[in-house]
Amino acid sequence: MLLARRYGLLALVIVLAVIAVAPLPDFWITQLNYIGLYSLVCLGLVLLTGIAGLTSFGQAAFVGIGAYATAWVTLNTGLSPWLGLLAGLAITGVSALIVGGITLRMSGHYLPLATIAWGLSLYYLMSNLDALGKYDGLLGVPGLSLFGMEVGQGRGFFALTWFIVVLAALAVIRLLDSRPGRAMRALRTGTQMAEAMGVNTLRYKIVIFIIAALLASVSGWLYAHYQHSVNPSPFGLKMGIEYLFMTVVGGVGYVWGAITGALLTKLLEDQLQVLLPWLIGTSGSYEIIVFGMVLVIVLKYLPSGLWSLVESRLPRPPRSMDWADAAALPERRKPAAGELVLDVQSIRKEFGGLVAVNDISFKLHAGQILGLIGPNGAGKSTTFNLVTGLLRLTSGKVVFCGETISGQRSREIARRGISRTFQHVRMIPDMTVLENVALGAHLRGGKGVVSAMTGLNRQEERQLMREAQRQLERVGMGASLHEQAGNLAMGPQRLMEIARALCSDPALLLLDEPAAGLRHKEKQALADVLRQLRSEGVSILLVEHDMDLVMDVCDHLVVMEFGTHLMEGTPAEVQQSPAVRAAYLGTEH
Ligand SMILES: Nc1ncnc2c1ncn2[C@@H]1O[C@H](COP(=O)(O)OP(=O)(O)OP(=O)(O)O)[C@@H](O)[C@H]1O
Repeated sequence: MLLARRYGLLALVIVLAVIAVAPLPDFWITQLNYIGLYSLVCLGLVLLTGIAGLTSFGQAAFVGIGAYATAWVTLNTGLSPWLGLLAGLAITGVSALIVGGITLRMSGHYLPLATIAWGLSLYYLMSNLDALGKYDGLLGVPGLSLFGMEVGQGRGFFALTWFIVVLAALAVIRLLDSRPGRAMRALRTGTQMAEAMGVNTLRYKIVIFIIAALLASVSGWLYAHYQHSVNPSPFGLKMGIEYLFMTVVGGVGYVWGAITGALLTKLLEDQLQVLLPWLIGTSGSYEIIVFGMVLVIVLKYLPSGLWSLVESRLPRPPRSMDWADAAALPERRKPAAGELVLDVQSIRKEFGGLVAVNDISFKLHAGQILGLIGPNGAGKSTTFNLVTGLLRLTSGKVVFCGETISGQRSREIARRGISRTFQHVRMIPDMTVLENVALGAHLRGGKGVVSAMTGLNRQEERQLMREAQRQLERVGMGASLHEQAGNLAMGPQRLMEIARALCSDPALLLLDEPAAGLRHKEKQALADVLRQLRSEGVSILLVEHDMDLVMDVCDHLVVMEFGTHLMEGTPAEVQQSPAVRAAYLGTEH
């Protein structure tokens, strides 16, 4: 089974090479050519929908841009189709940048609606422009040739198309297993965690959108030269929905799901077009009805698509650990023990009429564990989120290492050296523990999408992995590097989050209820880790309900009640305070 995963791609290439020379009827070569064209669009949808969680019904419009651009260029200027490809990619890239820049800020159902709107607009634009031949389109588009060889038809086109599909699939696989890829995979879980790790989530959404559009555009370029003509009908909303259908049925979260979906949909469509009229006794587009039912059944019983069946049966080989001799990542200068790290000055947060945080002030010094405690609803998490930039202050000021950080975005605050964990663990469940933790080092790397796709990021990847391993060992999780994060128990999940936060080399670590949901033994392990981190000079702000843990590890406590500062002092002082006891017991004081 391991062999199947390792050599699966090689097997696919061999199968494709055999098909290219085998005496297969032309009908099948034509079918496979279309499957290749669809696969390219679906591959983009895997990135867009499966990885980033952005649903698009508008991909067919980008196929249209690629097709019309090359048709217009080759017919009107007589230039080579390869220049037509460049023109198509340029126009697609610019339009995706504009459309994506506007629509990707939307969330929920607004984004899919926006993709329908732009799909329709581009379709009607193609259908109404005189220069593009209106509904008749453009005829007489030349075939493709490469180094003097005709590759515009049959097996030549098959070889070219599938060469591009395999290359694109490889590039996407490499991308997903890289610094930018991890950032992209974090998008599906929402933007808060990724932003807290320093990821510019909007930028990555736009980049993914452009990549998906470019893949669709290449498909359109191939299509125009294969068909020798273009007209608007294959680029409308119906086809946009079909591309999404293929990808979801194949497995929208998997690169090979794109090809599986395109293959099965095309084959099923052909078979049904023959079978259904024979069964029903009358002709019509009945296959659409069957497709609808298939989609509902797949969504109900196999929501991750058909490829997930294969995926669950193939064990993932552990990543080969080739980073032992990689150079250590540079570290930031940390404040010396006792230096003022965090100065919270009269911060206030109002939610409508409710004052959740009422002019709270406190200071945290380097090498200290400061506990922020108080009964439920006291305003601890809100204070935490004000410091990390997740919430905007109503008034007040937060100064970190001498610089005012209030008003900044959470990724800018992360860049300055504050890292955090979340009250409810935020992780990418289908990535390994090591990969999840490597996301924490996002800001310590710089390689982007092109380096990742072309494999020019090896050196940096080795450094990031080495750092992730080091931080996992630091919190006692060195034995779980290759485990899937989603399979971890709550205790290790929380330690993994701490390792991810440490991976950013923070000057201040903020932990939001790290003991919530932990068993006794796991709490002890957590306390050991926190004490060890303090002994290494790490400064920590801890929001926690578990009084045993708080009293055990904190140097200083700030107690809140109803958004106000009730008292502060050492754990012993706080324990003896009647006011604190009354606040927890809910009596007057
Ligand atoms: N986004 C929000 N909109 C409106 N009210 C909010 C919001 N977030 C928090 N609150 C309110 O602010 C108050 C403080 O909440 P917060 O979550 O900060 O308390 P907490 O001390 O962290 O409580 P817990 O220990 O239960 O997590 C509560 O009354 C809560 O209902």
